[in-house]
Amino acid sequence: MNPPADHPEARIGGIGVLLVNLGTPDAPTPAAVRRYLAEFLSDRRVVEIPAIAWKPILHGVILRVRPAKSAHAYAQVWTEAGSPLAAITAAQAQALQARLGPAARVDWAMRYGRPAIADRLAALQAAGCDRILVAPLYPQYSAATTATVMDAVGAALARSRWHPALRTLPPYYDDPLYIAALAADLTGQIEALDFAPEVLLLSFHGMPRRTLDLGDPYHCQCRKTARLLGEALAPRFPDLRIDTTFQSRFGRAKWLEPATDATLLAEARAGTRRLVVAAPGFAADCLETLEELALRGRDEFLGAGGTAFAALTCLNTGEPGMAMLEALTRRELAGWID
Ligand SMILES: C=CC1=C(C)c2cc3[nH]c(cc4nc(cc5[nH]c(cc1n2)c(C)c5CCC(=O)O)C(CCC(=O)O)=C4C)c(C)c3C=C
Ligand SMILES: [Fe+2]
Ligand SMILES: [Fe+2]
Repeated sequence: MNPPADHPEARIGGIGVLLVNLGTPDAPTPAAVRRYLAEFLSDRRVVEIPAIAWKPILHGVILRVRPAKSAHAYAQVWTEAGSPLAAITAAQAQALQARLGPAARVDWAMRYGRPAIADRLAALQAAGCDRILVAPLYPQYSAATTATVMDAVGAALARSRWHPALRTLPPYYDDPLYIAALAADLTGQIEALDFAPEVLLLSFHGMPRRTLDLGDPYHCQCRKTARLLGEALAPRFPDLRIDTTFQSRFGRAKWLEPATDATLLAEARAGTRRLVVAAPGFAADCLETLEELALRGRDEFLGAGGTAFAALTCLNTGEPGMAMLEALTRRELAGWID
């Protein structure tokens, strides 16, 4: 992404910012989804089962069955600009570039699929960036997400002679800037609804329960985000009951609980009629929010007796989220830019 063209005298390059999110297929087709899942699910940090046991399952079962099912899900949310996750991440990079101006060059990459981290790091260096802030857009740290970004950066550096100086954006799960951005964004969305929800579910992406037992901080960071966000929303919505759930269960192992889908059914069956769900752990809307929550979640809740449902959007490129990202970024760039 080029700095604004109206600063011809400014030193462009120099400082780079690389926004990174998880990754997504190139197309909503079984072949493209298979390529993406093969890369993603071969990562030893994502599936922590010994390779000798996992490879036959991955290649013999999962990559034969899941691509068609997932491609159907992707097709339901695909946009003219491509996969929502890629399109929104690109738009976030463009918006951050406009906010930072010529002080830094902003680019974006996907951990799995394209644009690849190694390619965009090389592009930033080719553009003259010798100091780069790598910003994994995960508010809550997990080995399966945040750490894998730095694995990819490390792998790229291992092949390179001339390294840039690097900084990384820390997890921001309890940062007042993040909590305030979420509170402002969700308040605006809830106030704009044509119904008054009884329940707000804060749905985070799940992880195998075992990762918590092994010391991954992800679960605790999700819980803290939810507590702080609940405290921030309570004065404005004193009658709203706020609950935390975990979505997107994958595989046979026990995952973090309570599960979002089971909770949607349980709420409706227990008499809750009006419910909204938000996904504060996702920086951008993606398959997991647009298909799993907004489409399937709606069907689950309304099918079990609910009468009003809304899936709220992620921070995406809205003002609260971009102001937060600019502030978080500027803080990490201190001493590099003024
Ligand atoms: C926000 C943090 C995320 C964590 C933690 C996470 C862990 C995790 N995910 C899987 C398996 C899958 N995740 C998939 C999609 C997906 N996951 C995240 C984020 C986190 N995952 C995002 C943003 C997305 C959406 C990608 C998109 O293209 O929009 C998928 C692929 C979709 C599907 O086939 O259902 C899988 C598979 C595991 C196993 C895991 C923890 C170990
Ligand atoms: Fe995931
Ligand atoms: Fe999912």
